[in-house]
Amino acid sequence: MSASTRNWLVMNVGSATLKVAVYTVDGDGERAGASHRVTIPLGDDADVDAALSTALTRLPAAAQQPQAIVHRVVHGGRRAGAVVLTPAQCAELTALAPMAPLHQPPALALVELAARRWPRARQFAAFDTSWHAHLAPWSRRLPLPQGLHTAGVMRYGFHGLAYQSAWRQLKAQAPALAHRRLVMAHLGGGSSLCAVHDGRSIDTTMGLTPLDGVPMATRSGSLDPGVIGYLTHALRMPWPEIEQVLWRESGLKGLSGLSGDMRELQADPGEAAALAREHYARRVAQAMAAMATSLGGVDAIVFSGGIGAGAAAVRAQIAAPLRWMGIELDPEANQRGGPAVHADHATVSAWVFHVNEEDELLEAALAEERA
Ligand SMILES: Nc1ncnc2c1ncn2[C@@H]1O[C@H](COP(=O)(O)OP(=O)(O)O)[C@@H](O)[C@H]1O
Ligand SMILES: CC(=O)OP(=O)(O)O
Ligand SMILES: [Mg+2]
Repeated sequence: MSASTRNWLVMNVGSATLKVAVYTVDGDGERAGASHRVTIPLGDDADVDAALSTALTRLPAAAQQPQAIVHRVVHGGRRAGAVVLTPAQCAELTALAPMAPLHQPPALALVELAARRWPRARQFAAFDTSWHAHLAPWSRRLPLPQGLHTAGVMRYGFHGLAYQSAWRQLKAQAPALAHRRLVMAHLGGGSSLCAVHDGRSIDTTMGLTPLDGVPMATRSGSLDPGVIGYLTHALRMPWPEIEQVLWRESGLKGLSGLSGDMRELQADPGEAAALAREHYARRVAQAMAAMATSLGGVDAIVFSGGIGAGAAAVRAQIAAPLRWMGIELDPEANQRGGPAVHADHATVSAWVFHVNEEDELLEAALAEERA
């Protein structure tokens, strides 16, 4: 290892998992050698301290001595790219935590943990929100009074690092197609869809927070806003209890009464699991049609995330009611997991990619370092 070679540690805390990766970067700021990545499932308590310790035991020794670290911080407000984590930046990102209560606190806890473990390492953050910098103005605006928009109550959108990774992989497979009209569906612990034209997000299902849009593992997704008032005033539920219900006890978990893990719902032969699977697939299918409408048509759809890339049966269930849109999967290709999964005669192609958000985090931080 030359004097200027550095170990970079990348941390990606999602709602269901902590992913940690280690890279070697040479003196020119280019990746050198292989990278290593581990995924640690997070329990309900999201104990990132324990998860990080476990991750470090499973990574090469280089991970114990990083010279630089980049964190996935889900909410970056309107920040366009990665930032160096100064105390002032950390304070600003902490102020955004109420807009991402499952993600921002554990990510910022990891920043503090890392600062204590590796006080000499430079720390960066990159954001899920940056990908959505070019949302159409009508999508950016929530249908609320202008004063609230001015106060920052607007659509930000999330899963940007995942969309960037899937888009990069589509571009490698089908360069011209990647610039056309795409509906991307990132379906994991959190799930969202994105309307993309010429590699730019113009609309997406998540909003001010990653609670909006389709139902998720434990999050409700979009809901009649009147439900909140009813829970508050008629059922006298205090806000922390409502927040707990909306973020942690709804979605697949609430629908099934069993689990928020799609793998468990797929293995369960009962009616409650079947209802949860159907509700989820229908809402995702509806959102695909909505995103296609935002684009005025669609040339390809893209699945990613733990469910989107891992569950052929869920992809089939989502695609089934969308034949009228020209979407049809090839059952064998879909079972194999792609990357191309459309039937020969489908007019809209369909793709499956395993995203690597860690590569995107590193790229964003290296770009910031060069700037
Ligand atoms: N093969 C699979 N089939 C169905 N669901 C899966 C599969 N693999 C992972 N999942 C689901 O995806 C979720 C994890 O998705 P992922 O995108 O990796 O995590 P995160 O949302 O934390 O980033 C888990 O909640 C799990 O239920
Ligand atoms: C933003 C979000 O919901 O992320 P994840 O799916 O990784 O929890
Ligand atoms: Mg994720």
